[in-house]
Amino acid sequence: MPSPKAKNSATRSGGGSPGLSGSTNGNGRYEFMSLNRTLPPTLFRQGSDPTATARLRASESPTRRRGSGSSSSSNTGMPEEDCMRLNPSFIGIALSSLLAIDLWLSKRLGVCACEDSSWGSIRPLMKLIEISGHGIPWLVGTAYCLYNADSAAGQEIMFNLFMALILDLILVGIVKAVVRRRRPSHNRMDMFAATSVDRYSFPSGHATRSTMCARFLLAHLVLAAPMRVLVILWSGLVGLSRVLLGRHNVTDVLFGFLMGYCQYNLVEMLWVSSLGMQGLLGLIQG
Ligand SMILES: CC(C)=CCC/C(C)=C/COP(=O)(O)O
Repeated sequence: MPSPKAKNSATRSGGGSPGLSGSTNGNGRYEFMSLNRTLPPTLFRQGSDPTATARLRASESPTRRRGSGSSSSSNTGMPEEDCMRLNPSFIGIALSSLLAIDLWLSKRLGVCACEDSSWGSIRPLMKLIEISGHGIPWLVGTAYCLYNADSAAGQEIMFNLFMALILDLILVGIVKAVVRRRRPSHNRMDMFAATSVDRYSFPSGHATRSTMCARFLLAHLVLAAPMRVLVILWSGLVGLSRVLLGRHNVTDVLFGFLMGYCQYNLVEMLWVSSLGMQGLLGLIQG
Protein backbone atom coordinates (compact mmCIF):
# COMPACT_ATOMS: atom_id res chain seq x y z
CA MET A 1 0.00 0.00 0.00
CA PRO A 2 1.24 3.50 -0.68
CA SER A 3 2.81 5.30 2.16
CA PRO A 4 1.37 8.83 2.24
CA LYS A 5 4.06 9.87 4.67
CA ALA A 6 6.80 9.00 2.28
CA LYS A 7 4.95 10.78 -0.49
CA ASN A 8 4.45 13.95 1.51
CA SER A 9 7.97 14.21 2.80
CA ALA A 10 9.43 13.60 -0.61
CA THR A 11 7.17 16.21 -2.18
CA ARG A 12 7.88 18.75 0.52
CA SER A 13 11.61 18.42 0.05
CA GLY A 14 11.40 18.67 -3.70
CA GLY A 15 11.30 21.75 -5.83
CA GLY A 16 9.98 22.48 -9.28
CA SER A 17 7.08 20.77 -10.93
CA PRO A 18 5.55 17.73 -9.31
CA GLY A 19 6.72 14.37 -10.58
CA LEU A 20 6.32 11.18 -8.63
CA SER A 21 7.81 7.80 -9.09
CA GLY A 22 6.92 4.62 -7.20
CA SER A 23 9.34 2.18 -5.68
CA THR A 24 9.35 -0.45 -3.00
CA ASN A 25 11.31 -0.11 0.19
CA GLY A 26 13.14 -2.99 1.88
CA ASN A 27 9.87 -4.31 3.32
CA GLY A 28 8.28 -4.58 -0.10
CA ARG A 29 5.88 -1.71 0.66
CA TYR A 30 5.23 0.87 -2.00
CA GLU A 31 6.50 4.36 -1.46
CA PHE A 32 6.35 7.47 -3.55
CA MET A 33 9.44 9.42 -4.32
CA SER A 34 9.73 12.75 -6.05
CA LEU A 35 11.67 12.69 -9.26
CA ASN A 36 12.33 16.39 -8.88
CA ARG A 37 13.97 16.36 -5.51
CA THR A 38 16.40 19.15 -4.66
CA LEU A 39 19.54 18.17 -6.45
CA PRO A 40 23.11 18.93 -5.38
CA PRO A 41 24.43 22.20 -6.84
CA THR A 42 26.66 20.38 -9.30
CA LEU A 43 23.62 18.72 -10.73
CA PHE A 44 21.76 21.99 -10.91
CA ARG A 45 24.53 23.53 -12.95
CA GLN A 46 24.21 20.77 -15.45
CA GLY A 47 20.42 21.06 -15.26
CA SER A 48 20.46 23.90 -17.73
CA ASP A 49 20.79 21.21 -20.37
CA PRO A 50 17.39 19.42 -20.36
CA THR A 51 18.80 16.10 -21.59
CA ALA A 52 21.54 16.11 -18.99
CA THR A 53 19.05 17.02 -16.25
CA ALA A 54 16.80 14.17 -17.26
CA ARG A 55 19.72 11.76 -17.26
CA LEU A 56 20.75 12.90 -13.80
CA ARG A 57 17.20 12.63 -12.56
CA ALA A 58 17.15 9.05 -13.68
CA SER A 59 20.49 8.33 -12.00
CA GLU A 60 18.85 9.53 -8.77
CA SER A 61 15.90 7.24 -9.34
CA PRO A 62 15.03 4.40 -6.95
CA THR A 63 15.56 1.84 -9.69
CA ARG A 64 19.10 3.02 -10.25
CA ARG A 65 19.79 3.02 -6.53
CA ARG A 66 18.56 -0.55 -6.29
CA GLY A 67 21.08 -1.35 -8.95
CA SER A 68 18.60 -2.99 -11.28
CA GLY A 69 17.84 -0.20 -13.69
CA SER A 70 20.82 -0.14 -15.93
CA SER A 71 18.74 0.30 -19.07
CA SER A 72 20.23 3.15 -21.00
CA SER A 73 17.88 5.60 -22.62
CA SER A 74 20.52 7.74 -24.20
CA ASN A 75 18.84 7.45 -27.56
CA THR A 76 15.35 8.27 -26.32
CA GLY A 77 15.85 11.01 -23.77
CA MET A 78 15.02 10.02 -20.22
CA PRO A 79 11.31 10.84 -19.77
CA GLU A 80 10.42 7.50 -21.34
CA GLU A 81 12.31 5.65 -18.63
CA ASP A 82 10.57 7.72 -15.97
CA CYS A 83 7.17 6.75 -17.38
CA MET A 84 8.10 3.10 -17.34
CA ARG A 85 8.77 3.32 -13.65
CA LEU A 86 5.53 5.15 -12.97
CA ASN A 87 3.36 2.53 -14.64
CA PRO A 88 4.34 -0.55 -12.62
CA SER A 89 3.91 1.49 -9.43
CA PHE A 90 0.46 2.59 -10.47
CA ILE A 91 -0.57 -0.95 -11.39
CA GLY A 92 0.92 -2.27 -8.16
CA ILE A 93 -0.94 0.28 -6.08
CA ALA A 94 -4.19 -0.31 -7.97
CA LEU A 95 -3.86 -4.09 -7.48
CA SER A 96 -3.00 -3.75 -3.79
CA SER A 97 -6.01 -1.48 -3.29
CA LEU A 98 -8.30 -3.87 -5.17
CA LEU A 99 -7.06 -6.79 -3.07
CA ALA A 100 -7.53 -4.83 0.14
CA ILE A 101 -11.11 -3.95 -0.86
CA ASP A 102 -11.70 -7.58 -1.87
CA LEU A 103 -10.51 -8.93 1.49
CA TRP A 104 -12.44 -6.34 3.45
CA LEU A 105 -15.67 -6.87 1.49
CA SER A 106 -15.37 -10.66 1.56
CA LYS A 107 -14.88 -10.65 5.32
CA ARG A 108 -17.92 -8.41 5.77
CA LEU A 109 -20.03 -10.60 3.46
CA GLY A 110 -18.99 -13.86 5.11
CA VAL A 111 -22.08 -13.71 7.32
CA CYS A 112 -22.70 -17.49 7.27
CA ALA A 113 -19.09 -18.53 7.81
CA CYS A 114 -20.06 -20.37 11.00
CA GLU A 115 -23.16 -21.06 13.07
CA ASP A 116 -22.58 -18.12 15.39
CA SER A 117 -21.98 -15.63 12.56
CA SER A 118 -24.58 -12.88 12.15
CA TRP A 119 -26.55 -14.92 9.57
CA GLY A 120 -25.41 -18.30 10.88
CA SER A 121 -29.00 -19.57 10.99
CA ILE A 122 -29.18 -19.75 7.17
CA ARG A 123 -25.89 -21.63 6.91
CA PRO A 124 -27.68 -24.98 6.32
CA LEU A 125 -29.56 -23.42 3.38
CA MET A 126 -26.30 -22.04 1.95
CA LYS A 127 -24.72 -25.49 2.30
CA LEU A 128 -27.64 -26.97 0.39
CA ILE A 129 -26.99 -24.47 -2.42
CA GLU A 130 -23.32 -25.43 -2.21
CA ILE A 131 -24.18 -29.10 -2.79
CA SER A 132 -26.40 -28.14 -5.74
CA GLY A 133 -23.29 -26.76 -7.48
CA HIS A 134 -20.87 -29.45 -6.34
CA GLY A 135 -19.05 -31.55 -8.95
CA ILE A 136 -20.12 -34.99 -7.66
CA PRO A 137 -23.93 -34.59 -7.92
CA TRP A 138 -23.49 -33.06 -11.37
CA LEU A 139 -21.20 -35.86 -12.60
CA VAL A 140 -23.39 -38.60 -11.13
CA GLY A 141 -26.61 -36.99 -12.41
CA THR A 142 -25.20 -36.50 -15.90
CA ALA A 143 -23.84 -40.05 -16.07
CA TYR A 144 -27.25 -41.35 -15.00
CA CYS A 145 -29.04 -39.30 -17.68
CA LEU A 146 -26.50 -40.39 -20.29
CA TYR A 147 -27.03 -44.03 -19.42
CA ASN A 148 -30.81 -43.70 -19.53
CA ALA A 149 -31.10 -41.40 -22.55
CA ASP A 150 -33.40 -42.96 -25.13
CA SER A 151 -32.42 -40.87 -28.13
CA ALA A 152 -29.15 -40.19 -29.91
CA ALA A 153 -29.68 -36.44 -29.44
CA GLY A 154 -30.17 -36.87 -25.69
CA GLN A 155 -27.08 -39.04 -25.44
CA GLU A 156 -25.06 -36.49 -27.36
CA ILE A 157 -26.09 -33.65 -25.05
CA MET A 158 -25.43 -35.63 -21.87
CA PHE A 159 -22.10 -36.90 -23.17
CA ASN A 160 -20.95 -33.36 -23.91
CA LEU A 161 -22.18 -32.12 -20.52
CA PHE A 162 -20.21 -34.90 -18.85
CA MET A 163 -17.07 -33.94 -20.80
CA ALA A 164 -17.68 -30.28 -19.94
CA LEU A 165 -17.79 -31.12 -16.23
CA ILE A 166 -14.49 -33.01 -16.49
CA LEU A 167 -12.95 -30.13 -18.44
CA ASP A 168 -14.12 -27.70 -15.75
CA LEU A 169 -12.52 -29.77 -12.97
CA ILE A 170 -9.23 -29.92 -14.88
CA LEU A 171 -9.10 -26.22 -15.76
CA VAL A 172 -10.09 -25.02 -12.29
CA GLY A 173 -7.57 -27.44 -10.75
CA ILE A 174 -4.79 -26.04 -12.95
CA VAL A 175 -5.61 -22.39 -12.18
CA LYS A 176 -5.91 -23.12 -8.44
CA ALA A 177 -2.57 -24.92 -8.43
CA VAL A 178 -0.86 -22.09 -10.32
CA VAL A 179 -2.37 -19.15 -8.39
CA ARG A 180 -2.38 -20.86 -4.95
CA ARG A 181 -4.51 -18.26 -3.26
CA ARG A 182 -5.48 -19.34 0.24
CA ARG A 183 -9.12 -19.46 1.24
CA PRO A 184 -10.31 -16.63 3.51
CA SER A 185 -9.18 -17.04 7.12
CA HIS A 186 -12.80 -17.05 8.34
CA ASN A 187 -13.67 -20.13 6.20
CA ARG A 188 -14.33 -23.40 8.00
CA MET A 189 -12.97 -26.18 5.81
CA ASP A 190 -15.94 -28.50 6.22
CA MET A 191 -16.72 -28.90 2.54
CA PHE A 192 -17.94 -32.23 1.25
CA ALA A 193 -15.56 -34.22 -1.01
CA ALA A 194 -12.92 -31.56 -1.58
CA THR A 195 -9.70 -32.49 -3.36
CA SER A 196 -6.24 -31.34 -2.27
CA VAL A 197 -6.25 -28.47 -4.74
CA ASP A 198 -9.49 -27.23 -3.18
CA ARG A 199 -7.59 -25.77 -0.27
CA TYR A 200 -6.98 -22.93 -2.70
CA SER A 201 -9.71 -20.47 -3.46
CA PHE A 202 -8.99 -18.83 -6.83
CA PRO A 203 -11.16 -19.30 -8.82
CA SER A 204 -14.35 -20.65 -7.27
CA GLY A 205 -15.03 -24.04 -8.84
CA HIS A 206 -18.68 -23.75 -7.88
CA ALA A 207 -18.94 -20.43 -9.71
CA THR A 208 -17.28 -21.78 -12.89
CA ARG A 209 -19.46 -24.90 -12.86
CA SER A 210 -22.73 -23.14 -12.15
CA THR A 211 -22.11 -20.58 -14.91
CA MET A 212 -20.99 -23.14 -17.45
CA CYS A 213 -23.84 -25.52 -16.63
CA ALA A 214 -26.40 -22.71 -16.67
CA ARG A 215 -25.28 -21.68 -20.15
CA PHE A 216 -25.28 -25.30 -21.23
CA LEU A 217 -28.82 -25.94 -19.97
CA LEU A 218 -30.15 -22.71 -21.46
CA ALA A 219 -28.65 -23.57 -24.84
CA HIS A 220 -29.55 -27.25 -25.06
CA LEU A 221 -32.76 -27.79 -23.12
CA VAL A 222 -36.14 -26.46 -24.12
CA LEU A 223 -37.17 -24.61 -20.98
CA ALA A 224 -40.10 -22.34 -20.24
CA ALA A 225 -39.23 -18.72 -19.41
CA PRO A 226 -39.69 -19.10 -15.61
CA MET A 227 -37.36 -22.10 -15.64
CA ARG A 228 -34.77 -20.13 -17.60
CA VAL A 229 -34.92 -17.37 -15.01
CA LEU A 230 -34.58 -19.95 -12.23
CA VAL A 231 -31.48 -21.44 -13.85
CA ILE A 232 -29.84 -18.00 -14.03
CA LEU A 233 -30.85 -17.20 -10.44
CA TRP A 234 -29.51 -20.53 -9.24
CA SER A 235 -26.16 -19.87 -10.91
CA GLY A 236 -25.88 -16.45 -9.27
CA LEU A 237 -26.98 -17.84 -5.91
CA VAL A 238 -24.33 -20.56 -6.00
CA GLY A 239 -21.69 -17.86 -6.49
CA LEU A 240 -23.14 -15.64 -3.76
CA SER A 241 -23.32 -18.55 -1.32
CA ARG A 242 -19.55 -19.08 -1.70
CA VAL A 243 -18.87 -15.62 -0.29
CA LEU A 244 -21.60 -15.80 2.38
CA LEU A 245 -20.23 -19.14 3.58
CA GLY A 246 -16.78 -17.55 3.79
CA ARG A 247 -15.39 -20.08 1.33
CA HIS A 248 -14.22 -17.45 -1.15
CA ASN A 249 -13.28 -13.86 -1.66
CA VAL A 250 -15.47 -11.82 -3.99
CA THR A 251 -12.84 -11.78 -6.76
CA ASP A 252 -12.60 -15.61 -6.70
CA VAL A 253 -16.31 -15.80 -7.50
CA LEU A 254 -16.31 -13.01 -10.09
CA PHE A 255 -13.41 -14.61 -11.91
CA GLY A 256 -15.17 -17.98 -11.57
CA PHE A 257 -18.26 -16.57 -13.31
CA LEU A 258 -16.10 -15.22 -16.13
CA MET A 259 -14.13 -18.44 -16.45
CA GLY A 260 -17.29 -20.58 -16.48
CA TYR A 261 -18.78 -18.34 -19.15
CA CYS A 262 -15.68 -18.77 -21.33
CA GLN A 263 -15.52 -22.49 -20.62
CA TYR A 264 -18.91 -22.93 -22.20
CA ASN A 265 -17.57 -21.33 -25.40
CA LEU A 266 -14.76 -23.89 -25.31
CA VAL A 267 -17.28 -26.71 -24.87
CA GLU A 268 -19.16 -25.50 -27.94
CA MET A 269 -15.92 -25.40 -29.91
CA LEU A 270 -14.99 -28.93 -28.84
CA TRP A 271 -18.54 -30.31 -29.24
CA VAL A 272 -18.55 -34.06 -29.91
CA SER A 273 -21.29 -35.17 -32.32
CA SER A 274 -23.17 -38.50 -32.06
CA LEU A 275 -20.88 -39.90 -34.71
CA GLY A 276 -17.77 -38.73 -32.90
CA MET A 277 -19.17 -40.15 -29.69
CA GLN A 278 -19.61 -43.61 -31.28
CA GLY A 279 -16.04 -43.38 -32.55
CA LEU A 280 -14.74 -42.45 -29.10
CA LEU A 281 -16.70 -45.25 -27.41
CA GLY A 282 -15.42 -47.72 -30.04
CA LEU A 283 -11.89 -46.50 -29.36
CA ILE A 284 -12.32 -47.03 -25.60
CA GLN A 285 -13.82 -50.51 -26.08
CA GLY A 286 -10.89 -51.38 -28.37
C1 LIG B 1 -14.39 -34.03 -6.09
C2 LIG B 1 -15.12 -33.34 -7.16
C3 LIG B 1 -15.65 -34.12 -8.28
C4 LIG B 1 -15.31 -32.03 -7.16
C5 LIG B 1 -14.81 -31.11 -6.13
C6 LIG B 1 -15.79 -30.02 -6.02
C7 LIG B 1 -15.31 -28.96 -5.10
C8 LIG B 1 -15.25 -29.22 -3.65
C9 LIG B 1 -14.95 -27.77 -5.63
C10 LIG B 1 -14.49 -26.62 -4.86
O1 LIG B 1 -15.28 -25.56 -5.21
P1 LIG B 1 -14.95 -24.12 -4.74
O2 LIG B 1 -13.67 -23.74 -5.42
O3 LIG B 1 -16.09 -23.26 -5.19
O4 LIG B 1 -14.82 -24.13 -3.26
